[in-house]
Amino acid sequence: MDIAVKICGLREPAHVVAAAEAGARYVGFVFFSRSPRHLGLADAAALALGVPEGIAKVALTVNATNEELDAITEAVPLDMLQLHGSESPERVAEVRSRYGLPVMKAVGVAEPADLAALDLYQTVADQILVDAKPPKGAVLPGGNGLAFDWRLMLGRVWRRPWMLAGGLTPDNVALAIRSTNARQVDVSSGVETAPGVKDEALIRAFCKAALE
Ligand SMILES: O=C(O)c1ccccc1NCC(=O)[C@H](O)[C@H](O)COP(=O)(O)O
Repeated sequence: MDIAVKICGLREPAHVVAAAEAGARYVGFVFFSRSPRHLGLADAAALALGVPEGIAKVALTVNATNEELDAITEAVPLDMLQLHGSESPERVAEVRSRYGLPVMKAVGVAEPADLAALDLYQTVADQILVDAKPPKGAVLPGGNGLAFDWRLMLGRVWRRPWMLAGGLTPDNVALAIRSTNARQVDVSSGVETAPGVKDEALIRAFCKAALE
């Protein structure tokens, strides 16, 4: 089975190397100042330069303004924008057209009613990231290491490529793939030893579990 892995929230060159060697197809950089994974523009640009050809560099933003997105896209060589806030479908379409980059819209899922948003965003985004809905009052709208009930995904038909996220780890990713039929998986907390602290061995173990 051809599975694509995204490792999100990378901050160190060694972790980019580990992700690339282990077979990841996407690496994510977080631009959200309240996150322990936040990267400044200069650090992100330097990190992006070390990403091997063929691995997509994804910028994760949360309700970013045009000025913020202008600064990010001008400073950092990117292949995709991940919108992880409450961006409307119209805003997703606007960002896609303004920057000429594929856009992945994150949608938080906790219950069946949340799935309607997936259908809506499929009409405007290039990809959908199906993530766990953050708990009430959470500081971060994603990257909380929480899983949702994968049974909600059963029988769903998708018009766009989609990626499964939320609480994935080296121990559960194979089961998650089997349970949801996902062809793409995204992880952040599950390859960390503390919030924002990635671990090479966990990155390699996650990719191995997802890809074998
Ligand atoms: O990672 C963050 O700090 C973050 C901040 C703001 C919005 C989203 C954020 N992360 C999202 C992700 O890293 C992933 O796309 C995904 O949600 C997986 O997260 P996790 O459950 O930690 O594996």
